[in-house]
Amino acid sequence: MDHEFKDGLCKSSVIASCSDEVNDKVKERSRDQREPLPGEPKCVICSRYGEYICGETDDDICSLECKQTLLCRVANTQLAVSHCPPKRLPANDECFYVRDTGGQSGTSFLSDDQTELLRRKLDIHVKGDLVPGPILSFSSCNLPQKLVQNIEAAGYEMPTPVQMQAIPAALGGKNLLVSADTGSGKTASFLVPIVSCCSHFRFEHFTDQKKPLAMVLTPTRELCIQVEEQAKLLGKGLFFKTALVVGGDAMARQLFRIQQGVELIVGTPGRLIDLLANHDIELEDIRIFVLDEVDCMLQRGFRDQVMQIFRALSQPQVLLYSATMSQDIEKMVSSMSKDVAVISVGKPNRPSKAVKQLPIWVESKQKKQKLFDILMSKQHFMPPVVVYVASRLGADLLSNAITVTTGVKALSIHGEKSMKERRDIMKSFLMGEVPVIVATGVLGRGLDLLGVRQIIVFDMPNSINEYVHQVGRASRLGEEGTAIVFVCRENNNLFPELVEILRSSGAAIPRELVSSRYKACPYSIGRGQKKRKHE
Ligand SMILES: Nc1ncnc2c1ncn2[C@@H]1O[C@H](COP(=O)(O)OP(=O)(O)OP(=O)(O)O)[C@@H](O)[C@H]1O
Repeated sequence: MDHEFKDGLCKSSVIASCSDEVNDKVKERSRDQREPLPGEPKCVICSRYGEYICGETDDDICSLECKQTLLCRVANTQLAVSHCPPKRLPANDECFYVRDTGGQSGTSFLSDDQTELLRRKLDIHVKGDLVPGPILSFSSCNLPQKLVQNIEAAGYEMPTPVQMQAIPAALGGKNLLVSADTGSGKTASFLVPIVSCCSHFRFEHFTDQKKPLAMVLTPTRELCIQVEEQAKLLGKGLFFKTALVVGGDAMARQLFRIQQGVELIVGTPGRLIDLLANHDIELEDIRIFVLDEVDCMLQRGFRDQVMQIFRALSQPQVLLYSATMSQDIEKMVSSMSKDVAVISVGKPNRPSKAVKQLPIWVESKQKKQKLFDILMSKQHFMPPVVVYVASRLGADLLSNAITVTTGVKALSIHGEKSMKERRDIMKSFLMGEVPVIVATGVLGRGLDLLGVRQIIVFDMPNSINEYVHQVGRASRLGEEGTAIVFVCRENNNLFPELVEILRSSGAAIPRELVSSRYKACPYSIGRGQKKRKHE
């Protein structure tokens, strides 16, 4: 007979040898457990040595932590499937999801066929087991009442398709890899579950010592600021505080804020590593870990830092997001978690259909003049406009040249400017005081540039995925926008992918792009395509 422990765990019979101490302290954390030897049981949650059997489910489990995760998942599945009223779950398992049966919220329980139909209609694709069906309203998944009010106050009447599918899946404890168009509402689809989970947890486990419960990493300071602002709006009036951890702001202040007790940390990997290396920050309670722009975050440059941070955490739920996915991303993600459900809305790696792409063939030397012509044309200039260039120096020079030559006020924004300068410039741009911003890739991803409906790609970026993100800045939630794109022979290594994208969007294709004269040799890197270091 297996030995009973007081925590509802039994020593696994496979390994309960006579020499085992019955009173061994049960392992608290998954990270305290060793890897299994061949033939030994594996934990159903984290695949470490399954030293114990969960009393409630009979599954092999490595620690109390994974037992709680297991019970949370089982409870979520049962609740979602049987639509029972919410039950008290074991301590620590507050991140649960209950799909309501209609009535109050006006939504109805969907059969499998209805779920399939709805997913097909909304172009939602799901890979993975036990992913709950889409929700039709924010009020149908047992969110705190105050959070539902905050969502309404933000003007979100209906969830967008990615929110319909990703919110219930994340609330159900699933690890997710999510892709959906630029501007389709991905940010709220991870923030709503975070706010809900954190505030439930704090409500149930009131303590003075508040260690962070969730972490969101993004590649740029601007994006972190935006995500944190949105998180604050959604968490207003709840047990929910945030800390922003980005370069350029005083570290002492960021540290102080975390020490005061926060639920969510939003940061860039570099600054977070600095903070962790020099200060004692307790991350063991982090239960949700989000990588926004995951394809960028797992590329060389960020990957080691991201993985270093991830390893400091204790088996959190992972939520990974982007509008673009690279081929090896699923493989890389599997090194973070074995059990990841994949959700995609529409086709990944395609620019938002709402943005009209206007590619123009312009030789390098004529690009400046062409830009000035556009900015001086009443017909073609639709401020506010973001112009994307390849380098910091290029951004400074071009913004000066625009102001001097056209009389249109332009400022540059890039990674070399201080945080304060970047904030001030963004503010005057968004307030309408500056109609043109010349930016490097720091403004290319994730930013919600309210009011921007025109972007000009002056220098094609290094990869087609970055192009998709830049073009995406011209539209939010399907509103129409325009992307004027300068292409020249130096970009010829991108021509095949660009032509495919333009063709699938129904855009006109300059004949030079398909001419054999400008065909790229497979390994050539055009002059304008040198690896950029200085964004
Ligand atoms: N349900 C909703 N109803 C109305 N507006 C929404 C809803 N969800 C999000 N929004 C708004 O839509 C805009 C785009 O959302 P968001 O920035 O999250 O897009 P995204 O998918 O993350 O884009 P990107 O890939 O460019 O980062 C934001 O202004 C956001 O406030």
